[in-house]
Amino acid sequence: MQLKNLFYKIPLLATSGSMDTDVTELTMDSRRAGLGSLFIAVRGTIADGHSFIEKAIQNGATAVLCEEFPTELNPSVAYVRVQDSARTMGLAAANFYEQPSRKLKLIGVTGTNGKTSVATLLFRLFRQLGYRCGLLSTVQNQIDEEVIPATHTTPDAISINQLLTKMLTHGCTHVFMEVSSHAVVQERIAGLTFAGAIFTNITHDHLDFHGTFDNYIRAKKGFFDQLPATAFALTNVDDKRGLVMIQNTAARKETYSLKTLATFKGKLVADGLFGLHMLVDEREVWFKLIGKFNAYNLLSVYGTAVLLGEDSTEVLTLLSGITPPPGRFEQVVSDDKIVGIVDYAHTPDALQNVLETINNLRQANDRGNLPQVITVVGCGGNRDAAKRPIMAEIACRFSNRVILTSDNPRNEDPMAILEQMQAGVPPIDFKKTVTIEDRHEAIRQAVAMAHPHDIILVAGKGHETYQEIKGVKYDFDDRAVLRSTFIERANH
Ligand SMILES: CC(=O)N[C@H]1[C@@H](OP(=O)(O)OP(=O)(O)OC[C@H]2O[C@@H](n3ccc(=O)[nH]c3=O)[C@H](O)[C@@H]2O)O[C@H](CO)[C@@H](O)[C@@H]1O[C@H](C)C(=O)N[C@@H](C)C(=O)N[C@H](CCC(=O)O)C(=O)O
Ligand SMILES: Nc1ncnc2c1ncn2[C@@H]1O[C@H](COP(=O)(O)OP(=O)(O)OP(=O)(O)O)[C@@H](O)[C@H]1O
Ligand SMILES: N[C@H](CCC[C@H](N)C(=O)O)C(=O)O
Ligand SMILES: [Mg+2]
Repeated sequence: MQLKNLFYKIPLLATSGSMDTDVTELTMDSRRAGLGSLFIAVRGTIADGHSFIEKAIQNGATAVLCEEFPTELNPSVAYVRVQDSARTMGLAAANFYEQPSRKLKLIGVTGTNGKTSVATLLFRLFRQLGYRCGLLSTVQNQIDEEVIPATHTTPDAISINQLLTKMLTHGCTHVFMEVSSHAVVQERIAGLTFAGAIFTNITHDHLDFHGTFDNYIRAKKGFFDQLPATAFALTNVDDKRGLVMIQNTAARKETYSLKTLATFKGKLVADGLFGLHMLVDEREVWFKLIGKFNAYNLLSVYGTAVLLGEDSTEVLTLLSGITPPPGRFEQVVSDDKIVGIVDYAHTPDALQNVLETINNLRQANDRGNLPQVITVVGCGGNRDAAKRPIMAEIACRFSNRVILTSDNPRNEDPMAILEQMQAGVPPIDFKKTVTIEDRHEAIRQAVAMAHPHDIILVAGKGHETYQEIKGVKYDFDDRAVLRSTFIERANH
C-alpha cells in the first residue's frame, strides 16, 4: 500500500520523501523491520522507539512514522511526522488492513475483573448460536476452532488488525475482545470500530502503571469516550463508577444490574456448588458458574446477546449450559475429598470475592464442624506493589491458614515481594500464616495441612502454565501441581 493511502484521513504534521513509497508491512520494533517496512517509532515505558529509527532502516525499512524527525534524513526513506505515533499507528493499521473491524461485529470488554470471563462466555455462546467467532483474551486468542497463543490481554494495534483480518478470512462475523486499561492508554485500540462495549467493574489494580485511581478510571472511560454513535455501551450500574464510564460516550447507553432498575435486570435467588439460580428479566434460570460475581458476568453476556439481536429465550437456554473458562474457580478434588480450587484472582477485589464465595459454600460436617479454608497466594513482580499487603490481609481475613508464596516474581526479588505481603498480615494472624517462596512447596504444604473436605484455594495464576523468574518462563501449572501432590498424598 502506498504511504498516502496508509495515511488516508489521518492528520500529519510534516512529511519528507515520497508519499508514493510502497509499504509492505508495519512494525513498531526495529528488530522486526524488513524490506519495505514502515517503522513506527513509539515512546515506550523503557525505551524510545525514536532511537531505533536508524536500526530499522538498516534492516530494510523504507518509511518511518515518528513524532520527531531524526537530525539526518536518509534520502531514500520517506518520513512522516505526527503528534502521537502510538495513536497514528492504530489508525494506519486499520487503513493498511482495510478496516477489518468495520466488517464484523467487534465487542470490547473492559473492567478490573471479569474481562476474560465475559469475553470467553460471549465467544462460547455465539458459537453455540451458530456463528463463526473470534476471541482476543488473556488466556488465548481464537479464530473459531484455531487457538493462537496470547502474549497480552489486548495485543498491539498491528496484531489486532492482523488477527481481525484472519478472522474475516475464516468467515467470522463476531469478535469478542478484552480491552485492558494499558491498551487504552497505549492506543492499542485506536482505529477500531466497535459495535459494542461492556464495563464490568473497577477496583484497585495497576496503580504502578496509572499512578492514581482517578487515572485508572479515566483510562477505562477512555474506551467508552471513543465509541461511535452506532455502538452500544453496556454498563454495570451496581458498580460505583458504572455511570461515570458512559457519561460522555456517543454510544447508546444500556445498563445491567442485580440491585436496581436497568435495561437488563437480574436477581440472585441462590448460589452454591451447583452454580447459580437467578431471575433474569423475570425468568428463572440455573447456571453452572459459581460465585455471585459470575451473576454479573452472565447478566452482561445476556444483555450483549440481546442487544446484538439474539432471541432472549434461546440465549438463556444456551447460557445455562455453559462452563467457566479455564483457571476460573477450577476444581481439582483429591481421592480423600480435599477440594482444590485454582482461581485467577490476582487483585484484592477478586480475591475477596472468591474467598467470600468459598466461605459461603462451606458446609458443616455431621459434628457441626466447618471445613478449613487454606489459601495459597502471591503477588506478581513488576506490577502494582500497593495491592500486596492488602491481598495478604484479605487472605488472612477469610482463611483458616494462609501460605504466602511467589506468583511470577519477574525481575523483582521474590522475598522482597513476600515481605511487602507480610506487612499486611495482622499480628493476630501471624500464627496461621507461613511464607514459602517456592510455589510448588507452598502447594505441597497446603495439601499436607489439609483434612478431607477442607478447601485449598490456590489463587493468582489460574490458567497460567508458567512461573516467570528473571525473564525465564519455567513450566508451572497450579492445577497440575495440585493433581500430582494429591497423588503423592494418596501413595503415602
Ligand atoms: C508496560 C507495558 O505495557 N509495556 C508494553 C509496551 O512496552 P514498552 O513501552 O515497555 O516498550 P519499550 O521496551 O519501552 O520500547 C519502546 C518501543 O521501542 C521499540 N524497540 C525496542 C527495542 C529495540 O531494539 N527496537 C525497538 O524498536 C519497541 O518495539 C517499542 O515499540 O509496549 C509493548 C508493545 O505493545 C508491549 O509488549 C509491552 O507490554 C509488556 C510486555 C507488558 O508486560 N505489558 C503488560 C503490563 C500489559 O500490557 N498488560 C495488559 C493487561 C493487564 C491486565 O489485564 O490486567 C495487557 O493488555 O496485556
Ligand atoms: N465480575 C467479576 N467481579 C469481580 N471479580 C470477578 C469477576 N469475574 C471474575 N472475577 C474474579 O477475577 C478473576 C479474574 O477473572 P477474569 O480473568 O475474567 O478477569 P480479567 O478482567 O480478564 O483479568 P485480567 O486483567 O488479568 O485480564 C477470576 O478468577 C475471579 O476470581
Ligand atoms: N494481566 C495481568 C495478569 C496478572 C496475573 C498474575 N499471575 C501476575 O503475574 O501478576 C498482568 O499482566 O498484570
Ligand atoms: Mg483477562
